[in-house]
Amino acid sequence: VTEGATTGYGYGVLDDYKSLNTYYANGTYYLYDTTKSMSGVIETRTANYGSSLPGNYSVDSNNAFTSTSQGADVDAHYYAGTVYDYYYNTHGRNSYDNNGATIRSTVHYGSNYNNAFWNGAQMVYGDGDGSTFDPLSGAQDVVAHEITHAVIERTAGLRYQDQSGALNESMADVFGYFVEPEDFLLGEDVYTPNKSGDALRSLSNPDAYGQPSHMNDYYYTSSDNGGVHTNSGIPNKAAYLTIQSIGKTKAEKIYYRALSIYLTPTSNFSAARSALLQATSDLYGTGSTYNSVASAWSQVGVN
Ligand SMILES: CC(C)[C@H](Cc1cn(Cc2ccc(C(=O)O)cc2)nn1)C(=O)N[C@@H](CCCCN)C(=O)O
Ligand SMILES: [Ca+2]
Ligand SMILES: [Zn+2]
Repeated sequence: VTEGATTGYGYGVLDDYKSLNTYYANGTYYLYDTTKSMSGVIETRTANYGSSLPGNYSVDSNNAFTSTSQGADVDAHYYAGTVYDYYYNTHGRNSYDNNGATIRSTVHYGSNYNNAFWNGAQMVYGDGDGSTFDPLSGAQDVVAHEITHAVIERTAGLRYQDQSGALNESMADVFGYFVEPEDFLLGEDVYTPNKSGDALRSLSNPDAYGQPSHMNDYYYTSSDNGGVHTNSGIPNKAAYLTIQSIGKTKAEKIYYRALSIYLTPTSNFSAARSALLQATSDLYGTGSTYNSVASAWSQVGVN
């Protein structure tokens, strides 16, 4: 009876077939991916509708994770793998700590819980109530958003308050786009399953979802850590304008360099503009690309 890495399969939240990197031991298959050679592992667990973390490993008796309730587990595991691959293949980063840290996710957290979050040590996904959200790991851009919070903690450490907090949120949304560049929406695959065409947030049109896209409309509030999920619309719009003018390939290199080298815990929007311009200068000089980045931030009222 051998134990070791195996390849299983399952159906995700949207009933889509996915091949899975699993692990076999003592008659049980685990959502435990040891194939990321440079990394520790990617492991997926279930809270079994409770709130104690990290919960038990997601397991299956025959390596076929095909039951409806396993969809959230399948997608959390698969998408964590794709996000690991994005950061390693595109930016040479080996997991969120750049040192092969285990990427741990727990699904089926709480009852009908309409949210997902990084708790400082792992990702946590609710199942949604089936009306506002489907199980939240079903969206690749959501998984990328949460893992990027972990990357931010290990790089710029943007303080989760006011402008640095809105930048934290924006970076998580922007890398959600870089990982899943099919649209400029966030969470569309799991938000309001009975309604198509909507999303949680939009990088191209923050205002469509109640977010400002210009400094003139900055939302001063004490809630949500100073409106971090609202004011992120301003840097999100700047990112959209940047991507539209210089393309994704250059933009993601500029954003990763700014995040990993120049941004600090107390960086505000103006400091972000400077960090991105410095990164642009490092990589592409001070020609048209540089002017495009400067213009994007001017258009959202940040100089
Ligand atoms: C990533 C994204 C899918 C997720 C979306 C989200 C979910 N919620 C709660 C929520 C719940 C219900 C509705 C509704 O329309 O009825 C809208 C929002 N607010 N934001 C989100 O943005 N979560 C926060 C969780 C932050 C927790 C505090 N640090 C984050 O990761 O930044
Ligand atoms: Ca999306
Ligand atoms: Zn967030």
